Amino acid sequence: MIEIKNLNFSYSKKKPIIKNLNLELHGGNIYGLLGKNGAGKSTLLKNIAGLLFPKQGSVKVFGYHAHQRLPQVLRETYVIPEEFSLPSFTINQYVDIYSVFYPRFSKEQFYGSLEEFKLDPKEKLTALSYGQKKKVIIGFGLASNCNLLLMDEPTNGLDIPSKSQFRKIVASSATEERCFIISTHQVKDVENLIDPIIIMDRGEIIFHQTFEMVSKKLAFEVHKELVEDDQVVYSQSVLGGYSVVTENVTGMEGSIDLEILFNSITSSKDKIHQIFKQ
Ligand SMILES: Nc1ncnc2c1ncn2[C@@H]1O[C@H](COP(=O)(O)OP(=O)(O)OP(=O)(O)O)[C@@H](O)[C@H]1O
Repeated sequence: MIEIKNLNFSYSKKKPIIKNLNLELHGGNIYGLLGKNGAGKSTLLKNIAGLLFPKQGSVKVFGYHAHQRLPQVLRETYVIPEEFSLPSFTINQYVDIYSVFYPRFSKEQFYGSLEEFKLDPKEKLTALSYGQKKKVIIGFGLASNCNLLLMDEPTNGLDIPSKSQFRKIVASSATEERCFIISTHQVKDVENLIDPIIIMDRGEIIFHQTFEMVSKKLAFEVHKELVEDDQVVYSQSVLGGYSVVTENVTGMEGSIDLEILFNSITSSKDKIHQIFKQ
């Protein structure tokens, strides 16, 4: 669905932001895109959406160059941006006006999400809080039934109950055809939702694996004492001891702590690569 080849992007000549990035993404997946502040996640999403153009290399979506912004691509692509402004319409008016751009838009699905999020469709968009507006956009994006849904920090601004409602409606909207990309720092919000996981660091993809592969290759344990062992890839102190990541030599697949995985990859990239190479 998405084919990125040797993508180079910079906002100014002096500072390259995305460096020679190659990536293939397919339908039937909810990709989690993680990375530190400034890693280039939003820039990558904008290149995929055709909102920014590659300086070198190519970004193809559904077989077409994203920067061409062809109607057949745009009607299958929905972006939930981190920052947005909405017109002074009621939710009902908004959906009537904008849903026509998406051939498989389901009003039933949209109003179902509104109900889940406890929003009144007669409300004016400009009278909603940031989190409420975000819920409208999330509901709209899912109901668009676009095959490509790009979400930049979708859970920012959502209250605690809404985060589990978000997971529920995203999971129930996923199909074998649809490709969702969720860029986020809120790993707890997307736990048990995203798979595979992609980690960006300074404009490069440094990790791209399924959860199945991660649990085959790595073991996550909590120890009371600090473990000094060659097997230890990464450890960090946590409440009650140390969270430790080791190479999984037993073949038993255990649970994954996404936050610890992220920290271990960003701080011990070479060790992790070595393990995944074998
Ligand atoms: N419009 C812009 N003009 C110039 N530089 C920009 C612009 N937008 C982003 N950048 C720079 O590009 C780099 C990547 O930014 P980007 O927003 O893609 O990162 P990110 O991984 O999404 O970060 P965050 O997690 O903080 O949202 C940063 O160094 C940022 O300063």
